[in-house]
Amino acid sequence: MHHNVSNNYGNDLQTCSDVRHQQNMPETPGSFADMKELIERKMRSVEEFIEIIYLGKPDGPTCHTGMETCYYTSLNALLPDSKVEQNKLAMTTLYSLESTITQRKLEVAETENEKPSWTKRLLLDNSLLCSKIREEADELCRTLEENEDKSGAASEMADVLYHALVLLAVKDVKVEDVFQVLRQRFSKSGIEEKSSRKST
Ligand SMILES: N=c1c2ncn([C@@H]3O[C@H](COP(=O)(O)OP(=O)(O)OP(=O)(O)O)[C@@H](O)[C@H]3O)c2ncn1[C@@H]1O[C@H](COP(=O)(O)O)[C@@H](O)[C@H]1O
Repeated sequence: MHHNVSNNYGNDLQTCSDVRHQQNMPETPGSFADMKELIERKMRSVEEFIEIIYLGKPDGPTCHTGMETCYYTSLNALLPDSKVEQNKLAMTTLYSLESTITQRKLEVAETENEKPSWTKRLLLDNSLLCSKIREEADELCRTLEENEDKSGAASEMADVLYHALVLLAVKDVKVEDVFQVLRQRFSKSGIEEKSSRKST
């Protein structure tokens, strides 16, 4: 029997259970099966194998190596160098912008030497912030509808990202929290996810 464990990292890498299967090792208690909460246990037939997918909150290490997760190999290790550099740059850019916005949030309380700042204006005015996010999203759509060039789309997306990051700062949500949600969705198609919502 083939087991597959999907954890909240959602990466599509070989799991401990795959290894156990290939090496004819038995499943042991205390491996992935120990979970605080089993969110979902799904079985499906994949060619001649039965695949069991567990979605849960692990209670301790889930990997037979003692690591928190089987997915301790960074995805970057499997990617060509150029792709790794691209990933790092994207992360650095977003985290750096998040850090500037957080700094502005701290500065909002300071009244001395107040420098003009668009971010501060947004942080202090939810209705301005929301109207800018809607406006920027609309402008992004128009780059498609009106067949604008790539640079226009990139520039409008930058506006959407920046304004959305300010909203996250107001809500005290970290960009990492958003990435985590995205990672959890790696293993599921959007169509599948939507139909599972209807059945609940
Ligand atoms: N990334 C941005 C960023 N993107 C857009 N904006 C501002 O958002 C405002 C609205 O942008 P728009 O281009 O939509 O302006 P608009 O008046 O609607 O013009 P149109 O689109 O209608 O032509 C402008 O004042 C822009 O300068 C930004 N303001 C700040 N940042 C980042 O935040 C940092 C801190 O900025 P301050 O808070 O101003 O110090 C900056 O160093 C940047 O890194």
